[in-house]
Amino acid sequence: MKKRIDVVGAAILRDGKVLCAQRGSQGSLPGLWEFPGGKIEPGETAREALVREIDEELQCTIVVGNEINTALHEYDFAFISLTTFFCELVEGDPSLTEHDAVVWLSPHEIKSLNWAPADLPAVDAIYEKFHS
Ligand SMILES: Nc1nc2c([nH]c(=O)n2[C@H]2C[C@H](O)[C@@H](COP(=O)(O)OP(=O)(O)OP(=O)(O)O)O2)c(=O)[nH]1
Repeated sequence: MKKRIDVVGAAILRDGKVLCAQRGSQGSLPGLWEFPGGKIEPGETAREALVREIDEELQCTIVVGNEINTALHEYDFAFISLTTFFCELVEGDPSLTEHDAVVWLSPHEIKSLNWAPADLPAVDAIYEKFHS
């Protein structure tokens, strides 16, 4: 049976913009855009996992705010359950360690990127929340 992977993603807001990150050209979903984050490890809450992942990947500290949604998506390699949260930066500027690029986009621009399929419900929710 296909494995199920629980993943968390951070929609980091700063000055009205959302941080979007491009996956590297190696590994799964190459070159697609995502919310930085990763797999929840045993014994961690979703929020703890997100703080850890952002510290590791972007080398900055966040506070995790409201949950946006959880979306279940079937890829050819696994079922991904992706839970996204609004977050704010407390310290540091995002560094590129695993991603090929990061961009700050306003919510009305974010649909222009080529997102990982599991992210589309969260992208829509962010777009709708800030769309007037
Ligand atoms: N971090 C993150 N992962 C996402 C998002 N959307 C989405 O489909 N994923 C997928 C990609 C990965 O298969 C998995 C997250 O694992 P990970 O962040 O540890 O990524 P990884 O590249 O190290 O994983 P992998 O190559 O071992 O599959 O969830 C997202 O917005 N953020």
